[in-house]
Amino acid sequence: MLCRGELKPTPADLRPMRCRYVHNNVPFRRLAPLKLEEAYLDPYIVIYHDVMYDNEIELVKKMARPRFRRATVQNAVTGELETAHYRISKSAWIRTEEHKIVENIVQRTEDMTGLDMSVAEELQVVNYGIGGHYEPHFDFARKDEVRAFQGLNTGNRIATVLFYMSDVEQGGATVFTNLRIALWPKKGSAAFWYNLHKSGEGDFRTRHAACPVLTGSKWVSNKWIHERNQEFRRPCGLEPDHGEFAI
Ligand SMILES: O=C(O)CCC(=O)C(=O)O
Ligand SMILES: [Fe+2]
Repeated sequence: MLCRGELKPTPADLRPMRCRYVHNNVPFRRLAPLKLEEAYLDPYIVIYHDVMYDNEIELVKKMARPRFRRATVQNAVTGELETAHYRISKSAWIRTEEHKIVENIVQRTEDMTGLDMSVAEELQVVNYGIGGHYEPHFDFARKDEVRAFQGLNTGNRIATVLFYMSDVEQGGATVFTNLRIALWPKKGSAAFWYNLHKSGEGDFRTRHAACPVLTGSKWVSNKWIHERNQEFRRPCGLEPDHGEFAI
């Protein structure tokens, strides 16, 4: 139902949502503000519009194409990366230093989130063909996944920025299954949410999925930001937070 677009938010759901220009206290963004649209308030999920430009998208796609491999997931028990029937797509990683344009995208992601990008993972580019999808999951590691992100030593994935690098003719929404909302891909926009509460606990309300692509092809890229270095940007709290936003 969510994937089909049949569960529309009611006027009462939409009533408190706002769109606004934001600068997030970044001096440059006072001149070039970002377009923010609220998609959900608690947990806070926003869409930024027009934050990846067509020339950037073309370049990122060009860099990703020759590197594409069948996307993998991390086995919760062994920590090994493996293919799974519940994630059908191709993915590739692009390092920030590889191109000035990628550096610009990462700087913009910092402006959008107010978070330190030195502990973010590289840009993960993903392409879903017809039938491509990703079943409901969390982006953060659960307590029992002891080996997750071990090599990185930067803590858990505090936040996700998901860039939409194409429109999708039919299907392909990102759906939050507990919140019962669907985000429809729009080329150049990006979704941003925190995966963890301020206490560092995983926010289980952020469970989400990529619906199957029915017609066309879907391109996204993920920027996953980690916990380390964020203590002044998003201070910790003892309690799980509710609907507060750091920026
Ligand atoms: O492609 C999407 O809409 C969501 C992708 C996703 O959740 C992921 O790659 O972790
Ligand atoms: Fe995800």
